[in-house]
Amino acid sequence: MITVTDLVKEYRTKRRFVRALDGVSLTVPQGTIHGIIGHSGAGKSTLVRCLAMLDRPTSGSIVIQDQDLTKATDANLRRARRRIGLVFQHANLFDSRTVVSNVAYPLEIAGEPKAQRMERARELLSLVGLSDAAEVYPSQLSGGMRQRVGIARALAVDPDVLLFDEPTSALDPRTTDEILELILKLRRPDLATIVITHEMHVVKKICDSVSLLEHGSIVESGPLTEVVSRLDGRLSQMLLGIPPHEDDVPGTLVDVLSRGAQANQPVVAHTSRLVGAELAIIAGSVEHLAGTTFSHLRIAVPEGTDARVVVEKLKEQGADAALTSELEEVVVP
Ligand SMILES: Nc1ncnc2c1ncn2[C@@H]1O[C@H](COP(=O)(O)OP(=O)(O)OP(=O)(O)O)[C@@H](O)[C@H]1O
Repeated sequence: MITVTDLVKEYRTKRRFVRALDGVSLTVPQGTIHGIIGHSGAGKSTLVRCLAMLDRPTSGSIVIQDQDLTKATDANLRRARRRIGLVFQHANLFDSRTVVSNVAYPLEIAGEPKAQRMERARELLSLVGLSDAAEVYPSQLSGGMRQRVGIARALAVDPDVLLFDEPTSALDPRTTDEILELILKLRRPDLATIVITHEMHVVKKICDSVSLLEHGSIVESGPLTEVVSRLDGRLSQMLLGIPPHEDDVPGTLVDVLSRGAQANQPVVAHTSRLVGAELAIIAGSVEHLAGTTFSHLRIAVPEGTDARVVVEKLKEQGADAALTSELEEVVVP
């Protein structure tokens, strides 16, 4: 388990003062994958650097099992860092070393004898599906393969936490899917995984829980299925948002969110019959997330029919509903 409490990071230069992290608190249990979404400038890179102890936070704590990494002295900082395996956006491999020697590098730094570290590196390469590439040089690999090497290297020191910094944003969609499958495959009961990303499909595909980082603070957080279920939630709008549609739709717009078996029921058609008016579906998105189907629809209630009654009828059937005009509009990063 990694527990981050009230993490603050301030940068002071001669000309300006920036509070890049403004009290970030977060808990990720072992065996789970937590996504952190943020716009550009939200503080993602700063959070990665502080979690990986590449940068000292100004205040706050980062506790893994029982050890507070922020209390590590400079002398035992290297040992503290070994509890977190970091995977960079671009794998950051040594081009002059073979693949296996790149993976073994953290063990070399840790003073592991050569035979042991090479054996461990080969095991990890097999785990990430790269047994055949052990003796080649990184320049001969595709972006996806380089990223696999980066993941194997992050696992070399047997970390308690695996931290991914935008792991797929430099990859094409197919390779992205392969890397996400690999992250899922690596899920272990003794490993907590954090994925920092601006890509919603990454969160949808692999995360158990998710946080939204904004101006250095976490403004919304929770299990994926829970945050998606909040019709007025920002994460719900980001992960299950309504695609763009025409502005001048006649009538009053209503948003409807249903989940599970109910997402497959004709609640809108049924409500049409109940209120005696034709309700048009303007736009919508349906997603299968963490084993549950979620449907978010936007419907138009014709003039002469009370949209608030429509909202009530939808709620009576177990869906969540609200007048679109009363929902806060969210800009998706
Ligand atoms: N070394 C530094 N010195 C001064 N200010 C910094 C430093 N690093 C980051 N900042 C500032 O902290 C804020 C957060 O930056 P950060 O790079 O963490 O955001 P980000 O979410 O990673 O953005 P992006 O996705 O664009 O990289 C920004 O205002 C940035 O200018």
